[in-house]
Amino acid sequence: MALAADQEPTSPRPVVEVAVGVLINGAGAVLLGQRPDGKPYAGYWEFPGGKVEFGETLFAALSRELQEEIDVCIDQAEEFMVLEHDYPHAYVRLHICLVKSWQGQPRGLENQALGWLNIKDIDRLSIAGFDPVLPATLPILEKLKNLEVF
Ligand SMILES: Nc1nc2c([nH]c(=O)n2[C@@H]2O[C@H](COP(=O)(O)OP(=O)(O)OP(=O)(O)O)[C@@H](O)[C@H]2O)c(=O)[nH]1
Ligand SMILES: [Mg+2]
Repeated sequence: MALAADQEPTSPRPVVEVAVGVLINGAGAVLLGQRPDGKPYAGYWEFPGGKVEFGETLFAALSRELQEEIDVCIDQAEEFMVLEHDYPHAYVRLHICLVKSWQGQPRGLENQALGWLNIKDIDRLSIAGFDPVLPATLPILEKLKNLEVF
């Protein structure tokens, strides 16, 4: 039996693969950036990173995005977690990597503010000046609370 138009199964939304980098410094702080004007969720804090391009490895995408956004060249990256989130503008799959070694001093190449958040202050985001944070970035911060950095 044919389905009525309003019962048709909806086609799955395309998944946008995203490479996200959590830079951790020697003081146990992680680098956040504020999304620039013109992007969805402008003004929200996030970890640097962006969409994986066709044919690119995760590491290549992460290296490129961090070079483009914060002007650093990463030496290594280790997988930390993968999570998916359904935004109104896109269904995203975030591949989050920890980065403990890089060359250069991070600076916002897209006119975005950058800031270091000590892992000890993750429960005080507002006081620390990192409010609001992207919805799908919150579970990353939650998991970072349990990280043994040193
Ligand atoms: N970079 C980054 N993206 C995140 C995080 N959390 C999160 O939900 N996203 C989502 O991942 C998606 C892609 O990230 P993006 O907007 O940085 O992509 P991009 O740098 O390639 O931007 P562009 O398309 O303007 O070139 C966005 O829908 C964004 O909302 C995060 O912590 N970091
Ligand atoms: Mg980006």
